[in-house]
Amino acid sequence: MGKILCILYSGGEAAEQEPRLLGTIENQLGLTDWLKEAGHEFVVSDDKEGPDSEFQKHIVDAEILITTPFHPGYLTRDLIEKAKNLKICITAGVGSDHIDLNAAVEKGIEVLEVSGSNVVSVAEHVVMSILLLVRNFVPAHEMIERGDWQVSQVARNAFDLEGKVVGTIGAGRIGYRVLQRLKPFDCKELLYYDYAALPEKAAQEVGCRRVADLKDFVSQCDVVAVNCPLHEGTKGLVNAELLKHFKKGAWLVNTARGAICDKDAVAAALKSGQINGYAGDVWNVQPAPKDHAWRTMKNPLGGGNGMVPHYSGTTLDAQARYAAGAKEILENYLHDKPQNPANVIVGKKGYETKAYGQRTMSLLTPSESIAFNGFLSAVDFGDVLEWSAIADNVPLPAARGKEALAKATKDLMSLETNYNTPDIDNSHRLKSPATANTQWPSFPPNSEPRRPQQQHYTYGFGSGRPPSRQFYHSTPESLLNGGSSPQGHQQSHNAFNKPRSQSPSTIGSYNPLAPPPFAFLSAPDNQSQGPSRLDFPSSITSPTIIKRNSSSNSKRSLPADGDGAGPSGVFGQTTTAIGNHTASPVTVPRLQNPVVNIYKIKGYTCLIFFIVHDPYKRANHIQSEQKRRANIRRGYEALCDVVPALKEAIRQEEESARAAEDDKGRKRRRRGKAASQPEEGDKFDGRAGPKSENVVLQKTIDHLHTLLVERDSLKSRLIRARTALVPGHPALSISSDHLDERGTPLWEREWNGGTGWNDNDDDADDE
Ligand SMILES: NC(=O)C1=CN([C@@H]2O[C@H](COP(=O)(O)OP(=O)(O)OC[C@H]3O[C@@H](n4cnc5c(N)ncnc54)[C@H](O)[C@@H]3O)[C@@H](O)[C@H]2O)C=CC1
Repeated sequence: MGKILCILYSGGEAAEQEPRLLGTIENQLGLTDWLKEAGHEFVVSDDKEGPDSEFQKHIVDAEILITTPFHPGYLTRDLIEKAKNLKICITAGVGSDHIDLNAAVEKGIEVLEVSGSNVVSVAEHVVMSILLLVRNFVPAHEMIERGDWQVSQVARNAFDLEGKVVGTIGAGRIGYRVLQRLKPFDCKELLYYDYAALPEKAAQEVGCRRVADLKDFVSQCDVVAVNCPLHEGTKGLVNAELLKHFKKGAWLVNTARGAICDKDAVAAALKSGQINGYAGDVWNVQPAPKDHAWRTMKNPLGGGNGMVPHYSGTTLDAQARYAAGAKEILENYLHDKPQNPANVIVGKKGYETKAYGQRTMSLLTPSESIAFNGFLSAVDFGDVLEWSAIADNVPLPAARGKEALAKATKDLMSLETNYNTPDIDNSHRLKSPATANTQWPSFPPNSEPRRPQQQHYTYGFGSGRPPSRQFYHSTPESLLNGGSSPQGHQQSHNAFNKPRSQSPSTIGSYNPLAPPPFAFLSAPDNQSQGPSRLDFPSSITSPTIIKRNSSSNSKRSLPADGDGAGPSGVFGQTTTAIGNHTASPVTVPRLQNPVVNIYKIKGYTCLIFFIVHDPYKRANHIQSEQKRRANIRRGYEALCDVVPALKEAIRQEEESARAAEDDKGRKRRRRGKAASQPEEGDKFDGRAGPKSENVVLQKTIDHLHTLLVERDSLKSRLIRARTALVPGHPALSISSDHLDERGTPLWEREWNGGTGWNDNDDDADDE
């Protein structure tokens, strides 16, 4: 029977007196009798550092390793290489970052932890730490121990938690429980930053809001709690740069892992007062050296330190749970029974959790990874190549990469407002599927196109007559897009010629959402008359704004609910909503505060008056929303350029959304309703969505570029390394499986954007 090696901390006298201290070498997780009876060799030790330690001595032939995050036996890649018999690592507790997980994946070593066993214990500790920092508890207690009594000394830096913004980085089991426990404190807002969104219901229950950008997130928080695992993506996450974005005087609590926060940057930020406090129980090295800066660091008022040894997740209650959980995992392993999936970090085929980093997108295809890894392991590179540089290149089926991209896109777009203009943003939906993929997507795919409530506008300066030909009606957007592009032109044209009273079925043919600014085209000097609409230059790409004059009244406010045809502060009188422009009365606006943009277009000076009254304000707002959405579309365009697979995945989503929509339309018609009739409660809403969307997009694009650059650099380093080998070196022989049809090694091919070089090849690897 294989050897079981168990690394725990020494409990000393306390463990002898308290048998419930199960996570100690004295009480051995309560496993000793059971394992010995079954005839297993069970080695328990706290001696874990250095090549002569019990840990390093026994790991070479151990089959099972049991460790605890409270006294971590660091299982590095080197040790994994030496551990030829190792099959499974069990973490008695939560957090397996002390194991090189990527190396474990490569070697097919399973890693399991007792998920959930101490999450309540930690969540309670987090809330306590937040309170003790915000209320300045530690200096107050120290004052009492010293025999002093000077209330003002501690009250000067004591606050209430009520009314503060608290956020968690990571909203998993612990992070969510922290939010739950904070709810009764009536914080101003509860926020979270996590690449996995909480289920809507869970978020609603605690009333928390997700912030997609980390800097944006920390800049909104009075208190930041770190509750994500340590992995390549979180190591040093809270560093000097991020700390600059914290609110001055914010509090930071970290019970996740010490290395997520940069030791020196935190100490400096506390010293300078950039943060007012730091509390936690986790350290970048454990046990922490006596001179570790976090032991004694203070804010400028001599407080703000809530550090304790790593014990938040090892209360006696927690120890009972993780000891029982470790035994269960061991039992399952020994009796070949299935494991609880929630406990599996690395399974037989690789990562089974996303909590330790999003690894679904691989830089290399599976066959490339195999070839690459095979090559690297056959060559002693020394420091020519660092493994950490390819840490993300975990072989995973290409198909999962595509799904992940499509999902990521949907997630991004789920930040969208639920507003779509029927004839602009959904224009591609009106086209045939064959042409649909030339348009950029508007997710969420299942959202219905929104029909606006009927809008009423006045056209012309109150004459009630159709504008003369000197007045060219267009939206600024259509001007920017070329003015006479088929769509823009059509809209403008229709806007003039359609009767104002639009039946729902004709709403889509003009754009009531883009209110007409009034544009006056002056003739160029050599022309006596301005151009007619038909003469309007057709090849304008982007007008030059030569002067912009906007008054304070042009400030956009949120549109009120309802149709917006109410009294206008700018007009001073009620503008009557009109059903037919030739017959209805129109109030002449007092143009004391118009917004005037002057464009120079192909030699014509074009004055565009934006007249701001309620419907216009509302429509103005909608225009800004349209621009925002256009930006998003441009972002997607760029993103899809980099990742063709994403474009394809989105196209498929769009198609099925369109099919679902058609189906819905048919059903509605069968029920006797007009197809374009708005659904009950399908209210028009032009409010702008989160500003962070573009930032997220940009970051995604940047990230992809970085990945590609990294891949190229790896490739060239690999090629260089290969040329350094003597001919005939085993690492130079490449199995024919790893050559493409032209005989090129798979890793030397151009990246194809995740679409799969050769489906058959990748599929075979995916099996
Ligand atoms: N101090 C202590 O005694 C203990 C500390 N811990 C630490 O707390 C961590 C979290 O534990 P659980 O909540 O149970 O884990 P979990 O797996 O339930 O949740 C982790 C969450 O962090 C998120 N996450 C991962 N990387 C992220 C990133 N780069 N940015 C934002 N979010 C990210 C994941 O998506 C997930 O929602 C553990 O990994 C461990 O390091 C856990 C137990 C005890």
